[in-house]
Amino acid sequence: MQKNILVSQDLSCYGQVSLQSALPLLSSSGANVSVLPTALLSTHTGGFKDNTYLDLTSEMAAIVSHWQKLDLHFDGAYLGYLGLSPLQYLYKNLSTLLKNNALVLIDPVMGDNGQLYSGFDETYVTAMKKIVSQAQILTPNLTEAAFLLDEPDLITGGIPAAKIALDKLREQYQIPTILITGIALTDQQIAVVGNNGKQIWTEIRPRFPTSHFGTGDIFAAALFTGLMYDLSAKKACSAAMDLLQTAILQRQKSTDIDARIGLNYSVALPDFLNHITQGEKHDKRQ
Ligand SMILES: Nc1ncnc2c1ncn2[C@@H]1O[C@H](COP(=O)(O)OP(=O)(O)O)[C@@H](O)[C@H]1O
Ligand SMILES: Cc1ncc(COP(=O)(O)O)c(C=O)c1O
Repeated sequence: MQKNILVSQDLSCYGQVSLQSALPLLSSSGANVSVLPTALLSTHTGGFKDNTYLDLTSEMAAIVSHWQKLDLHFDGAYLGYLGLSPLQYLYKNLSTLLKNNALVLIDPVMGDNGQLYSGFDETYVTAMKKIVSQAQILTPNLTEAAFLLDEPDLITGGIPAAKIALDKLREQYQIPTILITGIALTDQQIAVVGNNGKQIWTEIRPRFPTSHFGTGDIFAAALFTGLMYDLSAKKACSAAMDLLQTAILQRQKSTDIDARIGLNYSVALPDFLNHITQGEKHDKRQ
């Protein structure tokens, strides 16, 4: 049956991150996707300077109030970049939009490389700490994990630090499944470390020597798509990492593109959709 899913994050009009990259990916999987935009920006906040920013919290409340009259409820929700007052709004109201047993994925987008993104501060981290307990799946990078735990030393600790962070996050926030993304290893590899119940697993891929805006958004959207097809978190993670490998490889071939633009994953989409639908058949046979 077609899944009814909700995506709540910003719309950055230029630069291909957040809703711009999540929406085509999720819709191409065949789900019925609804969006609750948190903010409207001229560009993402990472390098264009002087971006506009329109907070949409009051419009979110109006949209949700209409949806409540329509008695709309979702099978799954994916929350990405939010902003402070949309985050506070969702903290209070997200549960009213969900069916029983709905799958909630929260990507606690707030920083990278040891720093919070422009516009975020300690107040934002505190608010994020409150909402993450509503997730069944959390996808921080190591910086975000360290901020959620108030443990800055974890940021540079690689896989051992990620494993410690996984255990602590699970215990502190009672989140069943956590995937820590983008862990750079010394030998030109990149890893995601995740857990299934108490077992910890690692997925490793070659690491390209470039970094790109919105990789976390694509990863979370692809992971969520795989989960909506009933893949295990590890298999959905593997499919998401493969999608990013192909998209980054494609970008390496096009040297004339502004580096601030997020990735175009269209070339990787057919394989990704094949992978997750075949994986679904396989998982269901097991
Ligand atoms: N340079 C890279 N080479 C290969 N894969 C990458 C690279 N950068 C990101 N990825 C892939 O994208 C995923 C998400 O990237 P990450 O940097 O953790 O996101 P963000 O910091 O934007 O939340 C990584 O786990 C990895 O699979
Ligand atoms: C407004 C906005 N949304 C989304 C993102 C994407 O974050 P990530 O690279 O963690 O996926 C950014 C990053 O700069 C951003 O500024």
